[in-house]
Amino acid sequence: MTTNTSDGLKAIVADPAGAVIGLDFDGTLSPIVPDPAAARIHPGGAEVLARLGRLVGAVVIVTGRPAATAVEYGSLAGVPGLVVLGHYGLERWEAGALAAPPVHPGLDLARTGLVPLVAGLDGVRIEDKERSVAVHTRQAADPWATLDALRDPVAALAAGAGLVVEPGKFVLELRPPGMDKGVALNAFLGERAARSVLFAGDDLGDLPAFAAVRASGLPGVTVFSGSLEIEVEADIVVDGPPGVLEFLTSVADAVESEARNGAGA
Ligand SMILES: O=P(O)(O)OC[C@H]1O[C@H](O[C@H]2O[C@H](CO)[C@@H](O)[C@H](O)[C@H]2O)[C@H](O)[C@@H](O)[C@@H]1O
Repeated sequence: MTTNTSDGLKAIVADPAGAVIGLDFDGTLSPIVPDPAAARIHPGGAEVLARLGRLVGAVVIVTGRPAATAVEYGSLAGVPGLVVLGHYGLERWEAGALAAPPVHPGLDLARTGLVPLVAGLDGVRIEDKERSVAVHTRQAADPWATLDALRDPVAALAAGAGLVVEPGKFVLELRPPGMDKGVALNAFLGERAARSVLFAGDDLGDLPAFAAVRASGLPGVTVFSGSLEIEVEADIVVDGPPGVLEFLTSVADAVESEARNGAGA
């Protein structure tokens, strides 16, 4: 079941207590940068999320990062009511506490198996996230060709380790199966008895969350944080993290304006 964009936005503005605002981190709140460890939220982002956190039912970040990394890189610890679902939903951070399953037993094999696969590949970086491991080609001389050359061997390594491959912007992640951003978002909507939903994302890993918005039957909005690297279908397209934050600010403005007008009516 689908609803149209304006139904989604109207529902969020008219009944903000029933709204869930879901957000990806890298490429959506945080600009893409060459070094994954140097990523930080766009200036003013934490303040926009704090404002929204006071206005809507819930703000939830659903990210491929470890949840604690997103909280740190986003300076998000003070956002009221914030929930961060890390590792595509395997981990949950809330009010400073982290809940996470045991590390998948295939991770050791993936970690050691990646080393010979990338040996001699200039500019290729391994990012060890404890519960998953990612290989990045953004800093290679030919990032696309290097990514393509790694696809089959990384897929074979993941299969042998009982893991799945999550492709993204110049990255292949080896991570545990059975969870994705759609499963995570859908469960969160049920937990909060959401009456409307918005999700903003920028990459392939966000597509299941977009699908979950559409399948939820709720008034919903999908927002694509646009870049030159990938095209994704969504209800609204904005220009990267600055565009996402501008859009979220306009949602917060509309919610506050409606509350004022309603109170005065
Ligand atoms: O679900 P997300 O919050 O979008 O996280 C997805 C992956 O994002 C990071 O990689 C991406 O951003 C990097 C920093 O800007 C960039 O260098 C890289 O090319 C992108 O793929 C992160 O490093 C991964 O661990 C996340 O899973």
